[in-house]
Amino acid sequence: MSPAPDPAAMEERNPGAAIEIAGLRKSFGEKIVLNGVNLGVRPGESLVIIGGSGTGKSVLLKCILGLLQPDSGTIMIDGIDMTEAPGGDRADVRRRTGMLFQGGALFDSLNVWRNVTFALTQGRARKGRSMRSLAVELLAKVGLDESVADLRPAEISGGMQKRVALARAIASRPDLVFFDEPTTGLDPIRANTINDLIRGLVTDLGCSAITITHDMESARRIADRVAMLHEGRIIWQGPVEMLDDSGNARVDKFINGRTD
Ligand SMILES: Nc1ncnc2c1ncn2[C@@H]1O[C@H](COP(=O)(O)OP(=O)(O)OP(=O)(O)O)[C@@H](O)[C@H]1O
Repeated sequence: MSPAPDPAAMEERNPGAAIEIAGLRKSFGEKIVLNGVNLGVRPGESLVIIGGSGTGKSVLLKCILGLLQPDSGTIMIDGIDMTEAPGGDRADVRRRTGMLFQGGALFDSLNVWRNVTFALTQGRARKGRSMRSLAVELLAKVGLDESVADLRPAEISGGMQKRVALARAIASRPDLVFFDEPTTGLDPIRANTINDLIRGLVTDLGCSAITITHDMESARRIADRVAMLHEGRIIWQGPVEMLDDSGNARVDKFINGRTD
């Protein structure tokens, strides 16, 4: 069950972005990776995309983020087709998105608080004091104390680095957040802390979220809805409560960890 939303945070909830992907195709040479993906995310919904290694989850995410150009199909975010929109419109949508990359990807040379506010300052050292207080507020949201603010990423643990990356992903109060394998490299206890934090933040902020993972525990804790990508298509999607009752043999096999 989702954690109850924090009433104070509810007042500041975002409307959340709506995403509609239709007929998305992407090949590399002869290799067809996405073969007509249809997928939607409602405002404020948390969608988790599962699928085996190499099935194209990252390629799909990169297409949505505009880092890869699909061969055909449409990706509508709040009514703007990201595959065709002018650069300015796409940049506007991107400004409203947050991203947690696999591995965290913090800047080693910047201390924790500058990492958290990096996107807001574009790396420039302006409004130092107010930015630091904002960073401290964001660190508190992910359960980190002010004492880590002036440390370098190398001086804190892997789990703490993930939390810092999470604070950075929500710094611009995004309408839409992407999480790429958020629990990779964490032990089960730390992984569950991150999963619960993600679920709580998405609920409190009211943003829409897309997470890709092959960690089923993570999927179950984060998702409102789950979609499974297999051989270039979404072969099943439904509410997370239906996952064990999907009626789809491939989904059953995947969630039970069978490779036969
Ligand atoms: N830039 C590229 N050029 C050529 N092939 C690519 C490129 N990017 C991805 N691929 C291929 O697309 C396929 C899907 O890769 P992708 O990284 O999306 O898989 P994935 O589902 O995210 O896997 P994993 O769970 O292991 O991260 C792979 O066969 C990969 O080799």
